[in-house]
Amino acid sequence: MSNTNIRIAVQKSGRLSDDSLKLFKECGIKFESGGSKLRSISSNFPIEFLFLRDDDIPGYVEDGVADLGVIGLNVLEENRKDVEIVKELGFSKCRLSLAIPRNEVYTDLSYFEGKNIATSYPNLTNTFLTSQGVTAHTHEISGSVEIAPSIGLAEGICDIVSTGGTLLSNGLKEVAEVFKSQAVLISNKSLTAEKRSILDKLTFRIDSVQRGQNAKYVVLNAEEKNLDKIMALLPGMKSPSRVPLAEKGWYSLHSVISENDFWEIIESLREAGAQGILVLPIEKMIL
Ligand SMILES: Nc1ncnc2c1ncn2[C@@H]1O[C@H](COP(=O)(O)OP(=O)(O)OP(=O)(O)O)[C@@H](O)[C@H]1O
Ligand SMILES: O=P(O)(O)OC[C@H]1O[C@H](OP(=O)(O)OP(=O)(O)O)[C@H](O)[C@@H]1O
Ligand SMILES: [Mg+2]
Repeated sequence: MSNTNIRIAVQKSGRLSDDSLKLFKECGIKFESGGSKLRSISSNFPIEFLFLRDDDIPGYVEDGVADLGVIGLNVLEENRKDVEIVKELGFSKCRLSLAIPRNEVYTDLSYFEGKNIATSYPNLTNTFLTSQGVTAHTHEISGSVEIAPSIGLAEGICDIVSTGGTLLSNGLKEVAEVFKSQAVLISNKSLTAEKRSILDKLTFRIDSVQRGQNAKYVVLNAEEKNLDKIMALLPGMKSPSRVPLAEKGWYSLHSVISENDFWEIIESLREAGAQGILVLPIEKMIL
């Protein structure tokens, strides 16, 4: 058997790291993490983890120092590295937004014409403003961007927003969204055939975990006279399973419902006469 490992760079500590580690663990990959260890080889999957600052990850993947990486789309697009985006990972969702002091009157993007904007994302900010016909001056700073207007460094900022709590506590208001982001899995563009086949195995596992996260397993009881109506509401992976109960004229139905449609379907099921509805999480879903 070959002893080739695929090498993946993940953030050592920060907003991406916990969910990245959780995802690979849910994929059944065993490895050590935490503490001062910056490299770790899995004991049951051909993968080596490198724990790095997130800013360095796209460059390492472009150069082939790492084969794969987990990175925020915002950092990837800001740095414009030549790598392949393998898939969206659905965590670390946030947006890059323009914000100004709360008591300023904002009309539209022309507000920023000729103004100074503090940001860690000058490329994304300038590309957006230019596309909107606005010319502003970006002032690049590497962190604590929200402080800039109150210390006279800039009139506005362009920074990451999630709940909006940081803007609020620094007397700012969000006025325009520049870029939507989430964590993505990236890959070097010239993987060997052997590494590509390891990547295929990895994405197969990630897909199964993600499908499970986006679905619920539903079990319910239905009287025979309501069966057709209820079964029409249940999609299932092929079609719902139907098992007769000990009580004559009653059935147990088993099915899988997408997280997005969940509440709407549950309400319709109750209206159609479904009883004893159980909803269970799905760990993995393999098609
Ligand atoms: N508040 C947030 N909510 C959700 N996702 C976020 C949030 N803040 C940042 N992110 C996402 O997580 C990524 C990493 O954010 P983090 O704040 O950990 O970066 P950092 O301080 O530059 O880390 P490092 O020390 O590795 O350089 C961001 O590029 C963004 O994609
Ligand atoms: O809208 P909110 O939910 O308040 O999140 C936004 C904040 O989160 C990030 O900083 P983080 O807390 O990761 O600290 P950092 O300065 O170390 O990046 C980002 O830079 C914002 O400051
Ligand atoms: Mg960083």
